[in-house]
Amino acid sequence: MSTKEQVLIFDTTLRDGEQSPGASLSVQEKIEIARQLEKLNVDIIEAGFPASSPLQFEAVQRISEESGRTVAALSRAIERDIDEAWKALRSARRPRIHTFISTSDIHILGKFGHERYGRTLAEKRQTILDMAVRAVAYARTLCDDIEFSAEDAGRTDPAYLAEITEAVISAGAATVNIPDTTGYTWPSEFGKKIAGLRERVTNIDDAVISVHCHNDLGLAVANTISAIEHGARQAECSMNGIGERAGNASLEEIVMALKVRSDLHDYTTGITTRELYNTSRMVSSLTGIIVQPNKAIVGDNAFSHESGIHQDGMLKNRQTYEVMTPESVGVPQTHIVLGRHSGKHGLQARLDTLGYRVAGEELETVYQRFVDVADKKKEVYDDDLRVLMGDELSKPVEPIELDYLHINSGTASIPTATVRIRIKDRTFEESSTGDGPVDACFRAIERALGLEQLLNTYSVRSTTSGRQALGEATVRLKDGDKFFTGRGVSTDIIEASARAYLQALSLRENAAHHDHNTTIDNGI
Ligand SMILES: CC(=O)SCCNC(=O)CCNC(=O)[C@H](O)C(C)(C)COP(=O)(O)OP(=O)(O)OC[C@H]1O[C@@H](n2cnc3c(N)ncnc32)[C@H](O)[C@@H]1OP(=O)(O)O
Ligand SMILES: CC(C)C(=O)C(=O)O
Repeated sequence: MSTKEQVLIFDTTLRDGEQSPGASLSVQEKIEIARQLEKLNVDIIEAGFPASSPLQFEAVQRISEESGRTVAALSRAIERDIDEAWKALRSARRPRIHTFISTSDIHILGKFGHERYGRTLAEKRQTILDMAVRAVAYARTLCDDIEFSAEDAGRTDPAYLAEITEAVISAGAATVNIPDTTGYTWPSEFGKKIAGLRERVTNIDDAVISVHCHNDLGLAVANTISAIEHGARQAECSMNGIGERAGNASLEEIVMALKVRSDLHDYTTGITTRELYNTSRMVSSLTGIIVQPNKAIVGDNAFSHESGIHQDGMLKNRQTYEVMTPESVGVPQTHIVLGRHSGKHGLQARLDTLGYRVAGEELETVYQRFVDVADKKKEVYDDDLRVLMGDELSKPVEPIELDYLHINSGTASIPTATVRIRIKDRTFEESSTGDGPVDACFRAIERALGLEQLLNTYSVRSTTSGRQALGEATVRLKDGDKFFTGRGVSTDIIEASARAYLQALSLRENAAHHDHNTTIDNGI
């Protein structure tokens, strides 16, 4: 049996997360996410702020009706909001009213400037404290589980924060939330704040200490972890870290930081970590907020390795560059990204899985072609490799190679091509105009090699996806009753066309040289 202490995960994706600009969700979308949060096994789902709109009300009501979790609803420290929250929550198996009010002087003076809150700061502080206590006591008459949040606690005077915390616990709050609303604190400072409350608040053991950290300085997760180390036992967070401004502490990061470094502490969460990736994707697609590729745990690159040295290490032992397995968070597999930083080990391993066994000199040759492609493309996909291998396998023995190609083309100029062609150690250079850049290029090749026009058919297609896709050109030459088909591949379709033409010419030369007939129409 685990002796570790449970840290409750309070998910606020549907409330604070939805406060992200542009993230509005429909009722049905909120219900979908709530279902996924159940699978993830969060302890508390904050479903919304019922007093803020009929949609929010309905979403909280519908989630309350079907969820087996604790469902929380937010309300200001006023009876009307609390009533709305309760009406929306009342069918929940485990309802929680979450009421809040600001406690920092900046907020008190800035937001409650009206004289009805008092004339001096001291009077206003007292009014706020009274409102907090009244709100908690009132909510407690409706619901057994009350959470109180001291908004902007991160910037609140510690003595006043302790006073209000003690008062709301006495009034019936079972959870006291200490938000770093503006993401202002440092981890050591925030940890001390929590420790300070445990020292000053005499009834602190009657409530769970919660924290709710924002990410304005990128410290939300660090602050949450520090607070847990100093006594917090509920972490408020959101999937993908979405929320007001720079967002909330990210659920997946808190959970995995605790799990991966369990050697450092005695806390645990109930989260089914294999559901993290699915949940992240669902939240991203329904809110329309994309997950940055380098986002920890759930970003596209979180388990991707591009550089040769890393790929080599990973192929030998995954632990060299991964502190957790992708499977543990529901990511299907580690992704070895083939690109300009990849080395031969990574390329060889991928070719192997695609069914191409290459080694030694052949690997060197393929690797050089791969590097050429990788220099032009951000990522070399499996399809690119298949095309490249096909290109390599049908390479003639004595190739006529493209050394240099320059194209001048545009809406207001006559297409002109200059080519330099290498055959063994001889080079041939020529220029030509044409009806289009491909025509100019083919004419320049014919001039350089002193050939008549042999072109029978020509086609070009994209073989992989995206703007940097590889283009594959196919050129068929007719020489008497023989056909020679060449293929060329490049991110530049003119270059692909030139390569295809030269390959077809090479095959023709080879055939003439060795009297081989194998290159006669191969049916491509
Ligand atoms: C840190 C947080 O994330 S807090 C939660 C933020 N979430 C939201 O704001 C949800 C969406 N909000 C809304 O739909 C609306 O703002 C409503 C329905 C809540 C209120 O709308 P309105 O009545 O038009 O008020 P408005 O939003 O303009 O101003 C807020 C009022 O609430 C007061 N107020 C703010 N927080 C609290 C609080 N915790 N307790 C009591 N009163 C509060 C403000 O002082 C202001 O009152 P005033 O009109 O007397 O100056
Ligand atoms: C209402 C509270 C918990 C909040 O969202 C904040 O302070 O950021």
